[in-house]
Amino acid sequence: MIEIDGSYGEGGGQLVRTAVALSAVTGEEIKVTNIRENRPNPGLKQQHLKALETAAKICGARVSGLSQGSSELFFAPVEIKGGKYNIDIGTAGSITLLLQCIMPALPFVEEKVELTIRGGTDVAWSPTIDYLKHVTLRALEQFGYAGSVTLKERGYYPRGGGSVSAVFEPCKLHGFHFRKTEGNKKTESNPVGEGLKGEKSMMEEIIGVSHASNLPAHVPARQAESARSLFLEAGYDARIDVSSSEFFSTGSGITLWKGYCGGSALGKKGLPAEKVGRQAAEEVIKELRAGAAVDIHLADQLIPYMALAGNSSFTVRELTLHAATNIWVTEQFLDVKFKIKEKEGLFEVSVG
Ligand SMILES: Nc1ncnc2c1ncn2[C@@H]1O[C@H](COP(=O)(O)OP(=O)(O)OP(=O)(O)O)[C@@H](O)[C@H]1O
Repeated sequence: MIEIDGSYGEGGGQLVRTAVALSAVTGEEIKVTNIRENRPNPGLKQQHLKALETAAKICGARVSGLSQGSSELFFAPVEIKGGKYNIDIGTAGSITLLLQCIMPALPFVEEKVELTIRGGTDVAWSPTIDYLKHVTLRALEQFGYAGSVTLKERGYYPRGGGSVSAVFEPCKLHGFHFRKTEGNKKTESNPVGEGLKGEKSMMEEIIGVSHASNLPAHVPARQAESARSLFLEAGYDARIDVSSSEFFSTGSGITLWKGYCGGSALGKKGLPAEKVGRQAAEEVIKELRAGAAVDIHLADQLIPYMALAGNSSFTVRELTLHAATNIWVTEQFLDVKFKIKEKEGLFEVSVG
């Protein structure tokens, strides 16, 4: 049995999710102690419980400690089973974080896994559904990972009620080295902002989605417009879709991405739509200017997959505590050692 100190490093929900996912992959029983000890509201919360319950269901695992506020979890997987699963997280618990808890195990299932999940699609402190689809899953494809998500309805805080279907196929992972992609930044020698090879490629455009539900149509339009004008000022072209809907919950948000660098922001009562758009655009510009291959969030998310795939690396502008913690947890399960090198103002993270 592997014992994991849940208060290590960042000591958040992600540490528990990665430990459970890698327990499912390796078949090792785990005990996680001191869960979220340093958080203001320690122990397991509703959204963590739903993710862990789902992992337990897919692995036919024996579990104990699955209750609100629990600081200790025991998880003993039996076998990862494919098939169809219907999950209702309730309220606006993050759908993407639930998936984070099971996705590393899904390449190793014998049959495909199909999930229908209800919950939050665009909620704070988690990847938005568009980020998962267009940044995380596109990056994982490079390892040979086979997964797709389809958004049916957005779910915003606090009512949630969003709906997503996700399909994961068994697959064999292989290593990949993420390197900086040159962009469509307009420069003197490249006045139309073309890609390096002189072609405008989808990969190199800043793309985005600005959305709202039960709010006036000018809200997502203004979010998109302010992001677009900030990009223009910074010398980048952007194509941002605008959508206005009437879903179960009310809210707005925007997700922008280019290659493996993304940024997002959510609307809030009293927060002008222009600020929302600018906030997301600023995040992307910061990442692009740093010249790293992946953004700081994708960096922590890639860690378990890199260890499973082997022979992989990326560069990132900052190594967050989330990333360092994920490296530590991953090394507890797999016979790998990550290397971190500082190079030209960036961090290069690699695994053999
Ligand atoms: N804006 C964002 N874009 C993309 N990914 C994000 C964003 N914000 C957070 N994430 C990702 O969401 C995950 C959050 O992990 P974290 O441990 O904080 O989760 P948590 O369950 O909310 O835990 P806790 O409640 O203990 O903080 C990380 O993988 C992080 O990279």
